[in-house]
Amino acid sequence: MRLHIAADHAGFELKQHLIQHFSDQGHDVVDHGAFEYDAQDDYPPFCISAAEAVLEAPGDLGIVIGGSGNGEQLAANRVSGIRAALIWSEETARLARQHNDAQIGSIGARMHSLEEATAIADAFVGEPFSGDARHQRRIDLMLDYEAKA
Ligand SMILES: O=C(CO)[C@H](O)[C@H](O)COP(=O)(O)O
Repeated sequence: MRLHIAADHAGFELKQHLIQHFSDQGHDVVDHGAFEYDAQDDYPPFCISAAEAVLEAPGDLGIVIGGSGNGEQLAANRVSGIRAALIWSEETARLARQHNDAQIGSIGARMHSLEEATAIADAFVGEPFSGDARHQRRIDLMLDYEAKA
């Protein structure tokens, strides 16, 4: 699978770890920055770049990372058609895929150990959308709204 990953300074260490982790698993990992640690950098451009790339390639997934994951989720969700979910446990990561068909998971690197965050990312990437009609219906309602906007 192709994975798009982005982080600001707060998520930089986790991003570098996950790039290696997912590459070792055979995934094609695309790094959308930050490309070096800069304590003053800003997360929106990195997250929007990852979200645009995911939108262009249905089937790809993305992971955006910051300190809390909140702003990173918000930034990715600015891209129309993207469903980015804050994933803060293995269960919420699985549900984001099963129920919401979220193409992007957002992780707060300051909220978890490296091991916990890796398990959350693994749970997200490894889970398919259930395809259940009730979940698709709810997603379609959001897509309808976006199409009208
Ligand atoms: O989580 C984030 C946004 O939701 C950012 O990573 C966080 O706000 C960065 O904080 P600081 O500039 O104080 O290191």
